[in-house]
Amino acid sequence: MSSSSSIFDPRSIESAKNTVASFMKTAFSQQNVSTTAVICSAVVGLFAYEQYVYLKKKKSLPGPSFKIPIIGAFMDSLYPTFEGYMSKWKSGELSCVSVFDRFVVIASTCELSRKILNSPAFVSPAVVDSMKYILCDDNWVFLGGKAHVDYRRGLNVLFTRKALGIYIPIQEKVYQKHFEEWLALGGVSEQYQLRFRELNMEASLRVFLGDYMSDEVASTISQEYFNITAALELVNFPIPLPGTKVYKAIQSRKYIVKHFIESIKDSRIRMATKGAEIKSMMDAWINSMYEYEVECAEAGKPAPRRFDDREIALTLLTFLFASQDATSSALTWAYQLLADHPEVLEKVYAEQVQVRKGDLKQELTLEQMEESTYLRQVVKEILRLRPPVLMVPYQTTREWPLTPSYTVPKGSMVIPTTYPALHDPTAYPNPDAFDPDRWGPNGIAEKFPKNFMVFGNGAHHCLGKEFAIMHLMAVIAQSSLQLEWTHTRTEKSDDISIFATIYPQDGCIMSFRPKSATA
Ligand code: HEM
Repeated sequence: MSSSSSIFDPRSIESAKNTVASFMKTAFSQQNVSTTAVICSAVVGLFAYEQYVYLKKKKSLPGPSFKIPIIGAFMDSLYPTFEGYMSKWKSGELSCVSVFDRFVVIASTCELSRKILNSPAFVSPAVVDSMKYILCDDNWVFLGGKAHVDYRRGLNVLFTRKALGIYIPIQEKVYQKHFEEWLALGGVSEQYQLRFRELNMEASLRVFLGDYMSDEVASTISQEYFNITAALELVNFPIPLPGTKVYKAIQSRKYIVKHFIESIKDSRIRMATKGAEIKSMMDAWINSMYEYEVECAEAGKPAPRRFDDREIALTLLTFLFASQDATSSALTWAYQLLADHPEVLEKVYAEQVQVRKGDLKQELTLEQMEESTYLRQVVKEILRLRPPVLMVPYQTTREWPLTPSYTVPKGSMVIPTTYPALHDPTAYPNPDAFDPDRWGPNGIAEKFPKNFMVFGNGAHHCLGKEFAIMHLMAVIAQSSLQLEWTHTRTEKSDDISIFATIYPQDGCIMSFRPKSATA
């Protein structure tokens, strides 16, 4: 993609217009005009008109000076590279590209990215057609304005401190199971990226839905979910024909939602018993609905809205959708960075021994995590250095003068980026270094909260932020106490590959052993 800002030339628009006019004139001026000539002229005319529209929207923004007819930069979006993204961000505070009929404006600075995330009067989260097919178009995430705010408020109860405390033992059980599986491999070195993903998926499923589904179904869901991740491109083939990624993702969603609904029905039966133990996010949600209904009945208020099985299933699907890839990516980088920085891992371990007052057999608790200030710094630094979500697509609902020199056309995709703000040397000196101390009392990172856009900003900022941080802290804490791991560094270890989110290109080659008794 070109990064020059001098590409724009108003004469290009004029010449495109002239091309259309001249072709039409030529085609129709001949007496025995053949059908082929008319069709060819019409096609060329349409292509020229497409270029005209593109250049008119592009104006002086850096971006390709020519749009590949019809598909635009579709192939680039099919096989994105981190280097490609970087060159786009470096090309200017705003740059553009066009994919099919979507005109895309990319913001690379912290200021403009925050402006986009905080301007609901001009933008809403981009609803790519494929996402509507996959998540169902009546899903709450597609709500806007007050309806979105109200629905979201109802979900806050699932992420309170009390709720996080309920999830911790569920998580611990899943971690333990996976640690044992890794140790059973007897210290063999292999790619662990997918194993980290499996741990994460099972932790999510068990926290969100409890133990109602069998291990076999949970494992099939984990496999099926690959189809959904694969379809998470910014721009996808527009029609979900059989064989396309979106079609496969829809089939997987159907399987997942069917099993979610079965678990929800079981949870409703169990939670109808007064005093039933809450063992998952879904239990907590159903229980809070029951409690609220009783409260309203007792107060003589009208009965509150009841969320049906499908609504709950689709909401939990969005949690999986929003969390699975981002958290798996963060977990992979966490293991890699800690293996590559043993001095940091040593400090994490020492802190865990301290918060458990030397009793390493203690069960994991939320209080321990809250006391682990250094571990929290480590997690923030992992997320800063390797932000799982690089870009958050929004779309303009009307024409928007985003900067004094550029007005984004209505209906464009407009994309804030997180990476440049998270690697800004003013906020994070030596930004490519892994340095958790920058978040401590001797560092300056906490003085720049606006730069920490890992979880977005504004009305749609990440609902699961605290849960995600707590989960990452808990996995690292338990690993530091029970495991020793070695990272086989390759020339690709620090290179980033993109599969919805970011991963080390070599798949993270590791081996695990039990923590030695002398540690
Ligand atoms: C490291 C892990 C995670 C990262 C980096 C992350 C990042 C993000 C980002 C960048 C957004 C878009 C924010 C915006 O538009 O301003 C978002 C939205 C969201 N996230 Fe997360 N997320 C993570 C984990 C989770 C988890 C674990 C959950 C749920 C359990 C979750 C639930 C959501 C939801 C529901 C939204 C949409 C909120 C809305 O539209 O109102 N995320 N996340």
